[in-house]
Amino acid sequence: MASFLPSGRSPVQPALSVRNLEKTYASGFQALKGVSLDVRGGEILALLGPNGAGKTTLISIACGLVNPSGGSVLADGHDVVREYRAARERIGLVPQELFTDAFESVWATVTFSRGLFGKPPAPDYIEQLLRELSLWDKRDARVMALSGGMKRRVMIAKALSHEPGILFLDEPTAGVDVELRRDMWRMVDRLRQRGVTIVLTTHYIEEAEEMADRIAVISKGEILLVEDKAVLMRQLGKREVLLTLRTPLTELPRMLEGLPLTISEDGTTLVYAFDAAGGGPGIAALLAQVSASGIDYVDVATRQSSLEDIFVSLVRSHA
Ligand SMILES: Nc1ncnc2c1ncn2[C@@H]1O[C@H](COP(=O)(O)OP(=O)(O)OP(=O)(O)O)[C@@H](O)[C@H]1O
Repeated sequence: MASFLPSGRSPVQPALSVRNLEKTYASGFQALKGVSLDVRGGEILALLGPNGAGKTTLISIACGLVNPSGGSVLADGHDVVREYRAARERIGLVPQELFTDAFESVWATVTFSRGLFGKPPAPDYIEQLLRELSLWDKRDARVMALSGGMKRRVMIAKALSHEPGILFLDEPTAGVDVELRRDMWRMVDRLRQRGVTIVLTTHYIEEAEEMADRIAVISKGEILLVEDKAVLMRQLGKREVLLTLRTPLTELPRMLEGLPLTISEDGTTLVYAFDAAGGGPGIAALLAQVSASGIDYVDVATRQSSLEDIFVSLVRSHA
């Protein structure tokens, strides 16, 4: 399949450039409070945030579905308000909610979607798309007769029908089964290889951990952080050493007080938490002190905090 990389984009120009974006709904609620964010060409950015953080509002503005109250969004350099058509044809959207032309066949729906963007027919491309999404066998079925998971695949096919260079996936795997989730991940990987820029919102943090190049965290209409996933996990990740005790403990021996040690609730494990960047007494010194205090342990394991732990503590500190 052809590369989707837009020919006109200079390598330094972000695929998506969000500047001081503000949205106050008619109710007076301020959903976005000056959001600025660049999404690099070809990257997968996961936009994480609790319910009501403003993720869908941001995506809806980028797709021209909601008007901003201030600021701008450029898609491949085109302003999504002033140059709506040019911007929109570069963007594919898989929305949170399923809505499709229920009476049409899968083939007709996806082909029609492409036509809406003024693109010439490309039956070979549509066929490949449907095959990749395991929809080929269903091409003649009416959309209304499909299962929820299949309908979601149709939404994805529609979003990709006009070969956009930027794809928004708004909680694409909410409520879908494991098989579809895996298919989705494979699809995203293929799109990445073709140079498609992807902005993904998800409540499944493991999904962001698995797929994203960078993570942006949004809360209450403000971006709290945008960082490479690897850097984020290195900087904010916590590591723990877990000692399984021969005899359960109820409290720490005096000589271990003041060390970053905790006893698990059932008393069977001693947990030493330290940050991945270093600090603390060091594992060898700690183990020596534990032994010197007379504590005997039968097993040692380590655990690294996940993106989920990092995310939860970030959002909590912004509450
Ligand atoms: N049309 C609207 N009128 C008034 N308030 C709205 C409107 N649409 C959204 N909001 C409010 O704006 C805030 C942000 O909503 P948004 O859907 O962007 O959040 P989200 O991060 O996508 O949340 P979720 O994870 O639940 O989908 C919420 O408090 C929501 O209630």
